[in-house]
Amino acid sequence: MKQFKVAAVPGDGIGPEVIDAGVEVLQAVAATEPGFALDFEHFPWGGDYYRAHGEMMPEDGVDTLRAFDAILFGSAGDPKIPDHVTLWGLRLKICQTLDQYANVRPARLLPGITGPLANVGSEELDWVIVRENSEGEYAGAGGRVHVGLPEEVGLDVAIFTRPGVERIQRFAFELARSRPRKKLTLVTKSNAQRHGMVFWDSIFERIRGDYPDVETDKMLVDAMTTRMVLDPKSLDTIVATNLHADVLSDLAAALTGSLGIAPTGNLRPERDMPSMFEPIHGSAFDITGKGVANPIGTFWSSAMLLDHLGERAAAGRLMAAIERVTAEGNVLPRDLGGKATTREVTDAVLSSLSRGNA
Ligand SMILES: NC(=O)c1ccc[n+]([C@@H]2O[C@H](COP(=O)([O-])OP(=O)(O)OC[C@H]3O[C@@H](n4cnc5c(N)ncnc54)[C@H](O)[C@@H]3O)[C@@H](O)[C@H]2O)c1
Ligand SMILES: O=C(O)[C@H](O)[C@@H](O)C(=O)O
Ligand SMILES: [K+]
Ligand SMILES: [Mn+2]
Repeated sequence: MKQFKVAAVPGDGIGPEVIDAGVEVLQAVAATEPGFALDFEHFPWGGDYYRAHGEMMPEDGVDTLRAFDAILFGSAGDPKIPDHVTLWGLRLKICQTLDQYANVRPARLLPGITGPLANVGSEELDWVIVRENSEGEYAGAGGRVHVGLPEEVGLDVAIFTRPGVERIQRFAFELARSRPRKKLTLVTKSNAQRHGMVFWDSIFERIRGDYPDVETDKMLVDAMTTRMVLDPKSLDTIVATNLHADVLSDLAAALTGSLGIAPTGNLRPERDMPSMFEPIHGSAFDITGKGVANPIGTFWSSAMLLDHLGERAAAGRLMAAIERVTAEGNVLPRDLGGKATTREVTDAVLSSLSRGNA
C-alpha cells in the first residue's frame, strides 16, 4: 500500500478551523481506499510562532517540507502582525523556495449553488485561472529609500524573466489543451506597462504556434473583469500574472458563490519538490473562532491534492461527495446563504462520502 506523507500547515485566523476539517475529510477518504494511506504531520507555524521566535516558521522549515509528498495549507495572516510580514514569512516563503510556479485556480458553479449572475449556471461558468506564482509583481524586488524624510520613495519592481514567463504560459497551454474547449485567454496590461507586459505578450505570441489546437485570445485586465461578469461562457482557461490572477480569482470565487468555496494548488509540475494546496481565501479575521468558516474551499483543494498524488478515483469520490452536499442544499454555510457551521458542513460531507461508498 502506498503511504503518502502530507504536511498540514494551518497558519492563522480560520486557517486551523478549515484545515482541521480538511484533514478529517482526507482521512475519511483514505480510510476507505485499499490502495493508499495518508500520514499527516502538523506544523504550527504562523503568528504565535512569530511572537515566540521572531519569524513565521523555522529557518529550516522549508527544508523540512521537502520530505513530504504534498502540503495542505490554511492561511497566512494575523491581525496583530503586518500582512506583508505574515505573507512573505510563510506562504510566499514556501511557494517561492519550492518554486511552485503554477498556481491553478478552478472556478465553476457547483451543483445547487446560485451565483450572483442572473441566468448563469454551471454550463456558462467553468474556468481555470492559471496564476504565475514565482515572480512578476511578487518578485520581492524593490525597497524604501530616504525612510522617514519628505522625499521618501517606495518601490516594488515587477520582474518577468523569459524562462519564468515561458514555463507558466506553456503550462497554461497544456492545461487548456486537456480541457474540452481548448481555449486560452491571455490577460495583460501591455497598453500601460510597456516593458514587462509587452515582453509577456510577445512570448505568448511566439509559443502559441506550438499549440495549433488551442484557440487563443488576449484581454487587458481591466476589460477582463467586465467580460467575466457579462460574458462568462466566452472564457475557459485563463493565464495571468501573479497579481492580476490574484485579483481576478477572488472575483471568480464571488461569481461562483463565495470566496469560501474556491480552491487552489500551488504546483511544482516537475514534481522534484512538493506542491501545496490551500483554499484561496485568507485568515478571515471577521469570522475567526466563530466556527462558521466555509470548509468547502479546503475540501475542494484536498481533492486537488489527491489528484496530484495520482489518486484520481479518490479525488473524484471526494468531489462527488462535496457536490452532493451542495446539490441537496440543506446543509450550507452562511456565506452560501445557509446556516450551517463548519462542523455541520464537515459532517454533511463525511456522511455524503460514506453514502457514496455504499
Ligand atoms: N493564501 C493566503 O495565505 C492568504 C490569502 C488571502 C489573504 N490572506 C491574508 O488574510 C488576511 C485577511 O485578508 P482579507 O480580509 O483580505 O481576505 P479574506 O479571504 O481573509 O477575507 C475576505 C472576506 O471573505 C470572507 N471569507 C473568507 N474565507 C471565508 C470562508 N472560508 N468562509 C466564509 N467566509 C470567508 C471573510 O470573512 C471576509 O469577509 C490578511 O492578513 C491577508 O494577507 C492570506
Ligand atoms: O497574493 C496574495 O495576497 C496571497 O497570495 C493571497 O491573496 C492568495 O490569493 O493566496
Ligand atoms: K489560503
Ligand atoms: Mn488572493
